[in-house]
Amino acid sequence: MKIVVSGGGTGGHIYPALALIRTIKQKHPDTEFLYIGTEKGLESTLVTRENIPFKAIEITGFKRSLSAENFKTITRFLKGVRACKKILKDFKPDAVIGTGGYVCGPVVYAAAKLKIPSIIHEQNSVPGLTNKFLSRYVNKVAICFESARQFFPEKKVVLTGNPRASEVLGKTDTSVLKSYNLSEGKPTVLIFGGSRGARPINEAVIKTLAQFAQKSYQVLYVTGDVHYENVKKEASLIGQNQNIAVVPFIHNMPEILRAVELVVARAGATTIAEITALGLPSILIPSPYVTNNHQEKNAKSLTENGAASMLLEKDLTGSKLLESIDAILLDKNKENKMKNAAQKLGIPDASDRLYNVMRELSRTKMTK
Ligand SMILES: CC(=O)N[C@H]1[C@@H](OP(=O)(O)OP(=O)(O)OC[C@H]2O[C@@H](n3ccc(=O)[nH]c3=O)[C@H](O)[C@@H]2O)O[C@H](CO)[C@@H](O)[C@@H]1O
Repeated sequence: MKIVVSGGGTGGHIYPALALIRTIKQKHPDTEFLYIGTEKGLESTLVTRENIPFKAIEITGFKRSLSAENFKTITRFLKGVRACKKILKDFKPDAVIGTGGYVCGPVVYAAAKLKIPSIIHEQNSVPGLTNKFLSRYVNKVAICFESARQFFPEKKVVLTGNPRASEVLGKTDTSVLKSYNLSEGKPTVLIFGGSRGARPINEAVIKTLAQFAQKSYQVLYVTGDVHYENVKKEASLIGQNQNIAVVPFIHNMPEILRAVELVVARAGATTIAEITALGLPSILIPSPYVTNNHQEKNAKSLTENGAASMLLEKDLTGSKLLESIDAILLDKNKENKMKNAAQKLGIPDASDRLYNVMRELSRTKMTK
């Protein structure tokens, strides 16, 4: 079997693609993969470090408002479609799957035009422009939230969940915390701002560092690659703190998530799929800078069920953050309730569900 995968820009689109690739590899070790992304997106590093063949195309996203830039984007899109058609004709995949980000546009569109079975995977409760556009051409639309169904052609939609939910499951081993000089036996809160880090979260955490030193829990704090040097500088002014580890990025997130008690994060859809699969309590700080404020909607799907608490960025301060963490980690009863509520929302067999959609489709003759 030959599969083309495309998903780009940020970890939230790339990690589900990598998780699906791993599932297919386990079931069919002889499957050949080709990942199509851009050189600029995180995928160029995350995919190549997994030794998956990678081809880059040049493409930019559409702006929602009419602008001269959009005309250039259309030209680039058409050029991208031509480049993708050539790649697809050479590779001859049995199916093509796009997991989001604008790079999927020309890849999946070209596949549909060549009558290659195609799927898009939408992680969010509210889809982005690229997936809405592509849903007209693909065979199947895999979604993760029931509320996303309304945005797509009804008969194409399948609720699969996010394959990253299946990938994070496994045996808990708290000794992974030792590699960050944290103790094995202490409750741990993991703080990160999505796959690229978030300045407002960093600012709030920096203000809280001194207080974390006194706590009965410890903190694993991920700044995001681009923010690391700045945060390190500011943190060093505050001094050494045994109770907190500061790192730029975590590559073994599934192991880390299994070893912590609480997550403070943006409300990216893939992060949400991971924490619900594991039944992890969380404090979600949705990014207000995303299309249709979709992270707040993602977060609400948890808060409305008692699985998470939400802190809006406009209300975020160091003391609010500390208060919210204490309210959960210093109250076992509340922590357990949130755990159970989170677990109920998870879709742990998402990888198999998405794999089945792909398998059935690649056997089907195209009828369009
Ligand atoms: C600003 C923006 O547009 N964000 C979008 C992007 O977010 P973003 O890329 O931040 O996505 P998510 O929060 O959904 O996922 C982040 C992924 O990166 C992993 N991770 C994170 C930090 C780290 O150090 N190591 C690591 O492995 C997480 O475990 C997770 O698998 O895609 C999501 C999924 O479509 C959307 O819901 C978000 O709104």
